[in-house]
Amino acid sequence: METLYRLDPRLTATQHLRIDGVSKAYPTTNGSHVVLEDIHLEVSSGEFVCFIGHSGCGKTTLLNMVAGFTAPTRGEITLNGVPVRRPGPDRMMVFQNYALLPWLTAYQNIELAVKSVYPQKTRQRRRQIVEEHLELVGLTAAAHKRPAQLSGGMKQRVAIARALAIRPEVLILDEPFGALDAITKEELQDELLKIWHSHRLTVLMITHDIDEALYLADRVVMMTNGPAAHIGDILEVPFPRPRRRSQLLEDPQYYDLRNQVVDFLYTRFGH
Ligand SMILES: Nc1ncnc2c1ncn2[C@@H]1O[C@H](COP(=O)(O)OP(=O)(O)OP(=O)(O)O)[C@@H](O)[C@H]1O
Repeated sequence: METLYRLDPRLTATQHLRIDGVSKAYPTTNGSHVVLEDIHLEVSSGEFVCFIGHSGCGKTTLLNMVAGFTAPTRGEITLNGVPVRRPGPDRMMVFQNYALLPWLTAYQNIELAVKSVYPQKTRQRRRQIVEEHLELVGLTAAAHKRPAQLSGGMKQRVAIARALAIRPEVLILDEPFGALDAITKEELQDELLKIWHSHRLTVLMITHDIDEALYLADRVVMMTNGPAAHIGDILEVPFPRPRRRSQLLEDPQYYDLRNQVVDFLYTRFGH
């Protein structure tokens, strides 16, 4: 009997992050509004997963539950076997609207996060961490500027540096490049890939951009329309890394994968 319950080590290696039968309903005046129903997903350590689906299907709700901002109505989310019950420094989130404190400089925004998560670190060590991360996103020269003095791309770099300075295991990105122009978006995608590779992070990212998902992700999770949305399909993105945009665009398989996502979004689950 005992062997039945022994954990298979290969299985646990892939069960870094588990979303296990998760549903979410919000109470409304007309009763309960079921946003997500019975979501199952296992994410390996160091995997890059993109989530795509029509507006309002519940992508943010799902990743908010992974971040611990809100709890599932049913089911459970675990990180390394530990149930997620609240936000924690092992899971940091970056939002589309940057969420920087406008009265603090880039440096101070990052420092505040480091200070609140690691109050025991010395001032000198904290300064080192902040400077390291500003450098990582190429913002050393803008360290003492406030958000109003920064471009959208620079603000998003600060937000990414702030999240990374906490050294999370899982980086959660909610449409982080949605508000940026095409060139800045491509630059930040490449920076994100470099950071992901060097920090060996697990990344969960919401995007509405199919090409972005195919360039960045190991898997693209496609969500059905709400209410009661679920995972409709998962696309494996087989391209070797490091990826080159020009190479992908010459690959006929790229268009095949792209068509599969387009077909899912606009034919199978079109509005
Ligand atoms: N706190 C809340 N209370 C009630 N309903 C909510 C709450 N948060 C989200 N919802 C509803 O849940 C549904 C899913 O919202 P969510 O923001 O997760 O979707 P989304 O897929 O991320 O959308 P988008 O792509 O537009 O950002 C929507 O119908 C939304 O109105």
